[in-house]
Amino acid sequence: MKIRVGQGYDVHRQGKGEELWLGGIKFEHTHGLIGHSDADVLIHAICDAILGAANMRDIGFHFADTDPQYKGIDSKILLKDVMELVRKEGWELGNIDCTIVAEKPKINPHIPAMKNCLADVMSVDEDDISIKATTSERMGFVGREEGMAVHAVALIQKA
Ligand SMILES: Nc1ccn([C@@H]2O[C@H](COP(=O)(O)O)[C@@H](O)[C@H]2O)c(=O)n1
Ligand SMILES: C[C@@]1(CO)OP(=O)(O)OP(=O)(O)OC[C@H]1O
Repeated sequence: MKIRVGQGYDVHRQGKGEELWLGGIKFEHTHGLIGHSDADVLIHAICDAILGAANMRDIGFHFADTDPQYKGIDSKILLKDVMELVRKEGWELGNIDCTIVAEKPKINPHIPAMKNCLADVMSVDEDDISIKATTSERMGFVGREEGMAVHAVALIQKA
């Protein structure tokens, strides 16, 4: 049995009136995230952690942020594609653990819905997906609500 660990990190800028998508779920919040895609920063960090674990580059390598076909794309589609890419190489997910760094809104009430959505998209057990949140204690770009960041780690395995 081969086991690999990967790490992912992503940041997106916040903007007034933008949609806020996190973990495949749409949040009601005054300031959403800006990106070439739907800017789901949680899904992007998860994609990078899984691709990194498989030593298969990163999300921007597979889905260029200059390619018009990804303009406004639902990041759940990208995550599904990433799972397909690594499964083709014989990898299966062990577990993922993520930390959302956001000053607002409160993430905790939405964690069960995000886990349920991601488990469905990735075809894995909800129990293998952990999502946590922290503020930046009002410091730095997150603290000023200029952006949100996500750290993720993924463990994958193959026979
Ligand atoms: N956007 C957020 C940030 C934090 N939480 C939860 O609150 C706890 C306390 O936050 P600190 O930044 O003071 O550590 C944190 O442990 C999370 O449970 C949240 O739900 N949404
Ligand atoms: C998701 C992609 C898709 O073009 O674009 P963005 O939404 O800009 O996100 P980012 O994490 O900056 O780059 C990765 C790209 O693959």
